[in-house]
Amino acid sequence: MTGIRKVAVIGGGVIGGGWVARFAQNGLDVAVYDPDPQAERKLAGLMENAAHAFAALIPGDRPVFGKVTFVSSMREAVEDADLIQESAPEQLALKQKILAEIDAHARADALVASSTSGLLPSDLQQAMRRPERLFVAHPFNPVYLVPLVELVAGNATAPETIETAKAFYAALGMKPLHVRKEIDAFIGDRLLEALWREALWLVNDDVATAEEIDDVIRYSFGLRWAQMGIFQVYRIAGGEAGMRHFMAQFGPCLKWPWTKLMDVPDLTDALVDKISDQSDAQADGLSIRDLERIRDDNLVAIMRALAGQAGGAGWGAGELLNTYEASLAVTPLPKAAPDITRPLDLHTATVLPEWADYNGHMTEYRYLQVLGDATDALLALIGLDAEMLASGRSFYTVESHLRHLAEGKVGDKLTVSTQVLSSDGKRLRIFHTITNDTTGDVVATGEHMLLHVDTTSGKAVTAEPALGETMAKLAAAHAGLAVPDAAGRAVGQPR
Ligand SMILES: NC(=O)C1=CN([C@@H]2O[C@H](COP(=O)(O)OP(=O)(O)OC[C@H]3O[C@@H](n4cnc5c(N)ncnc54)[C@H](O)[C@@H]3O)[C@@H](O)[C@H]2O)C=CC1
Ligand SMILES: C[N+](C)(C)CC(=O)CC(=O)[O-]
Repeated sequence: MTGIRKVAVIGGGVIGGGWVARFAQNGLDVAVYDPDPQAERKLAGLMENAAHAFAALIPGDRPVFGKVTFVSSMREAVEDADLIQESAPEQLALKQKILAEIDAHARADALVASSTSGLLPSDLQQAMRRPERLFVAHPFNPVYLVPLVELVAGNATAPETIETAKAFYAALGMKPLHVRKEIDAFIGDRLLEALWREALWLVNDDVATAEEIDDVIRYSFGLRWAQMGIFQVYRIAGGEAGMRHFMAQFGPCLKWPWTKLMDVPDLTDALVDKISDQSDAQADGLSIRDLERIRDDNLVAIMRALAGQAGGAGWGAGELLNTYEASLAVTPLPKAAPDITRPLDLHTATVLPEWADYNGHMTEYRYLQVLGDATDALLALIGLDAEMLASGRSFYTVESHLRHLAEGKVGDKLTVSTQVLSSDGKRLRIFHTITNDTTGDVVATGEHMLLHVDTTSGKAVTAEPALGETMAKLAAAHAGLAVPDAAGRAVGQPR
């Protein structure tokens, strides 16, 4: 816990605005100062897109939005803040002036972060009376979705400043990376600039258009980089001999004239016009806000897909997303033993964006996933655990009848209610009803036959006495309940 509840953002443009969204969606109150009279209007547009993206990224419980207030002076913004995120234009003298003013008005214990893309924190903190609280927190656009934040200390930065910063940004769902050596442009922009320089040369030299270069990226290595970095990707590219072979084969090429290395093309009016015109043609009439939406929806889809990888544990940015989502989940109240005389509400789910199909609704196999998870919850209740599995006993589902009754829309919260129809110590016949929590509509039902099995022989067996008694007790408790109309129904076609 960092105790940071109130933040100030100085400069509410592309990056400052992104920070406002990231902070507010994590429940922090934000004061914003920006001298541009249009800043509040521009921020409103950005916040609308950010809210749309965050709802899709975190379909489950989200924190209550923090309060965002535009103020008319830097002093007003910072005097009450626990942390100040400076996001003003990338000019050293301007930033030094702003940081000195922040320093003069902020509380002595407040932390000060700069969003600079590449200026050195040792230079930024020169005019500050309390330079030990200044650090760089360099984000990536859009700040409200992309998780990495590079943390860089200057000569005068206190080590505990960086430690608090790490905890603070991690709690916002970000991946703080402490850049241990203070270098210009840090790590991300050093890499990006190398690529950007080459792209500028390729347009300058009429080798390719802006669109063709973007196609090279998005149809090839851009896809790889969302999930593995350059070293891991190239390790695999080395075949079974891995990185050593890769370096032996492609190492010499580094000395060939493949790249323009450090040269930068002159940004003449002609080159700027050429790139801007090509970029306009590529946008094909879409506004920046339209493009932001498309980019954000794609980023959410990628991160959610990565969250489902590695057997559900998630991979890369997806694993981070899972950790963040779990940290947001309301701590469940200690569960009372369920009332087994009624159908059992043992499983809930939220319809995730990646569950939707081309009709925009929960796709058919996700219904079965929800029902399967509810079956697992029932089996856990009656005693299927790691010990039973290790002893070679389990349950297999041998027959299912699923009825799709209503559309599950992204964000819908579902509850599964489970009724035991019968049990003979070997077989367990159950009936699930999935209900939409908001509308009360029954979304689907599932009837399933499960067999208790010896997993070594793969044969159905009678349950051990304790398990058999639990199954019988549950079946007896539900015997008095009305049997659902759909139970035992076959798939029919009215004539
Ligand atoms: N745009 C990007 O992709 C990224 C930018 N950054 C860094 O974030 C910082 C801000 O960049 P952007 O948001 O892109 O620029 P921007 O031009 O979109 O926003 C800068 C904002 O600062 C305001 N401003 C100007 N003078 C000010 C003052 N004296 N006090 C307070 N606010 C003032 C402007 O009105 C403007 O709204 C820079 O340091 C930049 O290097 C970091 C990561 C990515
Ligand atoms: C172009 N840029 C240097 C401002 C880029 C960044 O700093 C990071 C990003 O979001 O690409």
